[in-house]
Amino acid sequence: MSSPRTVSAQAPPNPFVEFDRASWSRLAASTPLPLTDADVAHLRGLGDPTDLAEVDAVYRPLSALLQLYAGGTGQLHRATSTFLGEHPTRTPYVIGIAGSVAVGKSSTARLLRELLRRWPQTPRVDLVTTDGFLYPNAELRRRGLLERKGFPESYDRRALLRFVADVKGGAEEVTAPLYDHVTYDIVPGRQQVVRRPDVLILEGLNVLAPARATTDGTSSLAVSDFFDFSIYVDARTRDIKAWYVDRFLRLRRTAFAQPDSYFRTYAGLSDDEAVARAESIWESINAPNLRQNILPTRGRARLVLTKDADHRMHRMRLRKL
Ligand SMILES: Nc1ncnc2c1ncn2[C@@H]1O[C@H](COP(=O)(O)OP(=O)(O)O)[C@@H](O)[C@H]1O
Ligand SMILES: CC(C)(COP(=O)(O)O)[C@@H](O)C(=O)NCCC(=O)O
Repeated sequence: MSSPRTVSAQAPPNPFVEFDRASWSRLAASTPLPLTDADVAHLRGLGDPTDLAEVDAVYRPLSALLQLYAGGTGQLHRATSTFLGEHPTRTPYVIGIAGSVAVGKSSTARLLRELLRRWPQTPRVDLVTTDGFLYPNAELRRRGLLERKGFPESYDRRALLRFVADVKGGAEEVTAPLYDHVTYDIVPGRQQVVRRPDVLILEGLNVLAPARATTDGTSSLAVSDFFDFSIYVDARTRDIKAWYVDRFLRLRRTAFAQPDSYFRTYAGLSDDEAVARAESIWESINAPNLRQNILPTRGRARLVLTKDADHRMHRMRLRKL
């Protein structure tokens, strides 16, 4: 008889399969890449050196995988409708993109949107960022949360959950509030309208946050319960901090210099003063949020993309279990 081995003595199964850049890139060698250098230059974020080689190596396989998954999810949805005796209706395929402030979520989201739009099965792709669901500054001030912008409690989580549930539920028209990075506040009276797209990409720091416990001990739904796929954009914290500081320095000459900028007093800072200011915002707000709230959600993503110090993605971990 073999000696009994308790389950708890074994290492937990690793649900991820891991690829380096070269092996990931080979997975979709025959998939076309419908973007040009000019498209990529137009889509990349401030200080982000993403080029066509990066898109070819990383995003081409990813868009091929997503097409397969979206097709499979559509079939599953139709099977469920048949089982329930209902007329099948199309619902958007929802992709969540999570990661730290300044890690480059927006570039990833914009590149994916353009790639997916160029596939015949998913021509209508909408991109929504969760910053629109931050409470306005006046409300954050009232709640004592102005220094905690980006922490889970700085968002109207109920409104965000309702938004995603409505989109996934196939509602004809759903609206999201809009945030402006220049004024550093919600734009009063302006909204983004989502009308049953083929794909919705929802990008934000906390999109993989688990459901909150309710007062009676049960747990409510989480935004990620409505995701069909999710991506966590990862990098070393010290690299992300360097990108944050670098972006802050660049913004002095552009966004901060605008007359309506919340940060206009920063436009006149010397390099040393600007570095000190950026480091202080990073250490007091963005680093604790990354450590306490964002990094702990990494293992909940279906795909973790890890960047080098130069923004190149070098490791891909895909959930297979
Ligand atoms: N203070 C700011 N002023 C103007 N634009 C900003 C400011 N902070 C961030 N942005 C821009 O907002 C977008 C989202 O930034 P962020 O939330 O840090 O996510 P990420 O860098 O991961 O995409 C980026 O395109 C960034 O360049
Ligand atoms: C607006 C943000 C909270 C990001 O929001 P998201 O779209 O990820 O929900 C972030 O970019 C931010 O402004 N953080 C506050 C600290 C700072 O100024 O860097």
